[in-house]
Amino acid sequence: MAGSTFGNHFKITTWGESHGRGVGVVIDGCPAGLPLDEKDIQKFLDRRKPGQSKFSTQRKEADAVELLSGTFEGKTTGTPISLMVFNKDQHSKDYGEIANYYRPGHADYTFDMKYGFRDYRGGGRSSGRETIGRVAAGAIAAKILKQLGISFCTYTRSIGPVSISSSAKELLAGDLSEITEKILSNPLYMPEELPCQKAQDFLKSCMAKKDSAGGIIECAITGVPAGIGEPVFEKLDANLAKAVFSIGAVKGFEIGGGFASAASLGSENNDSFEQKDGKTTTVTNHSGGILGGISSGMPIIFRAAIKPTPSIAAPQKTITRDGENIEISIHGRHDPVIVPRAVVVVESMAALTLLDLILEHMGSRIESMAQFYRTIV
Ligand SMILES: Cc1cc2nc3c(=O)[nH]c(=O)nc-3n(C[C@H](O)[C@H](O)[C@H](O)COP(=O)(O)O)c2cc1C
Ligand SMILES: C=C(O[C@@H]1CC(C(=O)O)=C[C@@H](OP(=O)(O)O)[C@H]1O)C(=O)O
Repeated sequence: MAGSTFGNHFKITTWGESHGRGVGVVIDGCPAGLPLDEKDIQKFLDRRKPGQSKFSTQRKEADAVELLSGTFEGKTTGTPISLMVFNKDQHSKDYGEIANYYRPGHADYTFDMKYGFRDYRGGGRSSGRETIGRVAAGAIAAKILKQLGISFCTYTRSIGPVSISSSAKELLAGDLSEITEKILSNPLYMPEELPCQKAQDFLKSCMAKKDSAGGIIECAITGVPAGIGEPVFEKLDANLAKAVFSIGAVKGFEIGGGFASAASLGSENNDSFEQKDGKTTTVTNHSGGILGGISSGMPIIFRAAIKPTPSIAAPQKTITRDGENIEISIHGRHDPVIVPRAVVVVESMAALTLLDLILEHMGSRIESMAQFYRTIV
């Protein structure tokens, strides 16, 4: 199976299946000298792990990470870092029937058409569990970016019809550590209390009908200087879109004004430049912090639309592998909503994308290359 590797400089390869022995990631290209232990990675994995609330899959997994290589005396060595999590609570029996039919909305049919043979247990390689490797690697990327002064604020913007009212700009105007605390203090990772309560009521009503819900995740990145991203095939926005779209269940990606900008006028949509306190900024940020594929120095703000979980217990029509029309009700422990657990997955993919392009950027000017070279010779 090709296509399990992401990134050019900070390169990750995820591996493993939902009901196999385990899942993990190999990271090649992490600079030496970064203090790193399992706790740094576990903090991120705990935001993704199953069973966090009644609004997540009830599969009981601690998702305890094991750091197998790439560090010595608590620091990275510059060699490949290998991280793994053993699967502990597979109920493969739940997938006995699924082996013979195609779940609407999941990857069963397309995987079968492509390979003709698949590990159907728990969605196999197409499981949300594959994202463990991304989050483990994302924790390391985010730690490096934090040292460079780059921070992430990622949260649930909406669940079904229930949305928070503040814009990303309004949220960023507050105290970032207070907002982060608020986001982490509720099961939906929403930054506002009232919509969070309403969304929980909405989810309860979906669950009572054996149905599922979707929603929108928003990510705001601050502290990124102007100049990151390449002008043509390695644009920062294009790479973010690919990174986020590679997560299962993502059905839309928007940056800045996004789809709404199509209905606005140039005079409304352009972000006027302004010199303020000796710094170049823009009055508005409809571009979402990226122009021509290159960061502008303004906050990078993007959104991902997540579809409702495909595996639902409500009756649905489908076909068997032999082409017989049947009606099904899917059993097993599925997420009634994917959004809250995917928040840290989106943040991780953004961190990986940004770090990869920062490493690329380091070779873009002869003066800075020469300056760096003089420090090592
Ligand atoms: C964190 C996470 C958890 C997920 N949980 C479930 C789940 O419990 N049940 C399910 O059917 N799909 C779940 N999915 C979605 C499927 O993995 C996804 O819909 C499937 O791979 C098909 O891909 P597509 O939706 O991108 O077409 C999850 C995805 C993610 C990222
Ligand atoms: C276990 C996780 O989520 C799983 C993602 C998933 C899917 O089809 O994507 C289906 C379910 O798998 P299973 O039926 O094996 O429990 C979820 O529980 C996880 O993300 O760690």
